[in-house]
Amino acid sequence: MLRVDGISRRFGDVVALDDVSLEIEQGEFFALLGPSGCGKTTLLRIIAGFETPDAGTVTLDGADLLAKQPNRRPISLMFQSYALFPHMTVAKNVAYGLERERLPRHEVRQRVDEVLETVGLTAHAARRPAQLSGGQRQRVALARSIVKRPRLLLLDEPLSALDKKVRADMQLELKRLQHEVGITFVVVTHDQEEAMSLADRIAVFDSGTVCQVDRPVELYERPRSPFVADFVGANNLFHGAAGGLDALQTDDFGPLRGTPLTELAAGAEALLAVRPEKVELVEEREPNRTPGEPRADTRVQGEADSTSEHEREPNRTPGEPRADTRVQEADSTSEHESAAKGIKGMVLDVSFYGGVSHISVDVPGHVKPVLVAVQGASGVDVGAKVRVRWDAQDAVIMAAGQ
Ligand SMILES: Nc1ncnc2c1ncn2[C@@H]1O[C@H](COP(=O)(O)OP(=O)(O)OP(=O)(O)O)[C@@H](O)[C@H]1O
Repeated sequence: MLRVDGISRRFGDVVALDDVSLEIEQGEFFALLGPSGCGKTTLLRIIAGFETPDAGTVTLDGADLLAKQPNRRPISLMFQSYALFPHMTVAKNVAYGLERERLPRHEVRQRVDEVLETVGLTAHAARRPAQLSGGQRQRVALARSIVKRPRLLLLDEPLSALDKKVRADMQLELKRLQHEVGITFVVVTHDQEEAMSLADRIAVFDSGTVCQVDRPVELYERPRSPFVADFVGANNLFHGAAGGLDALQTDDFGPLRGTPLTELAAGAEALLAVRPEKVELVEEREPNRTPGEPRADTRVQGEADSTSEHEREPNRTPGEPRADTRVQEADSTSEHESAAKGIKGMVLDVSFYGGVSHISVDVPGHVKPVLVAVQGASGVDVGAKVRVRWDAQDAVIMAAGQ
């Protein structure tokens, strides 16, 4: 097991890592995910031995790694710009590290043959890097990293130089390879889709700290902080106050349904996050209105009931219980209904991506349009009056400002 414990590193005023602790299991495919500058490369370099931390320890199966020189660590590091020797053949490039260790010739040849087969490059062994595609060069770099049989392979943005299609192929390839060789892989990436498709577990970094460590599905479905909810995949975020009916109380839309991740004090500042694919889009039918005629209800907003509730009690903060229980009973039913009916809005844009369509819905009172994802093509038109709604179990409510 790789254990990172209390690692901190500053560069002048910049705190690149602030008391970071992680445990990575033997044979695990682990991703360090975060926006540019959050400290993930610095951590990778500390593990590899190219950077020294100000505080903390790093151990591999209980043995201290920090005391060892980089070349004495059972670790390979594959950089973003995997420099291959241009004048050497693929086989020579892969053999280079083993030859430097002065391994017997026959062993070098056997191991190179094995590893070239693993990465599917046996037929290209005699070519030079310039005669290979980007994806193939990537495989050579991988072969070079694993031929030395490290216990740990560190990969810094390994696929970022590849185009989208090759990248998708290589993601599959990397996963298969990791499974086959059984080496612990730690990959650094800022691409959340890549991290989710590759890794068994992901650590999400923000400004030098680890926000959440989880398996991809948990990270996606149960983000524990607003940062993770926003960074990992698209999310619709609503601000308000915790309280009542497993809902977020909002000024603009009344109660919005969701599932609190932790117990939140009524009235506490909170955030609701709902994924685009969990949002249902319902077209509003206006059978009695001829086109161009003004609507009876011009208040294109949240529910009428919840708005009137705010009008009635202007001094009540959202989530605070009402004085009149009779009103409360009546209102809680209407809150139930209004939350179930959803929010009114207007379709701003419909984008078709092949397998899915993304529909942006302008919701008065909400700064960002609500994003809805549907399978295949969508029949809804730009300008259509719609409602957006979701089930309580499909939205999470978390404390704001974490
Ligand atoms: N040698 C250095 N000297 C000064 N500042 C540094 C040094 N290395 C890193 N930093 C700073 O530390 C912070 C973390 O950098 P790091 O490279 O670890 O981030 P990152 O998450 O890997 O970003 P990216 O995805 O852009 O590579 C950044 O603010 C960076 O500018």
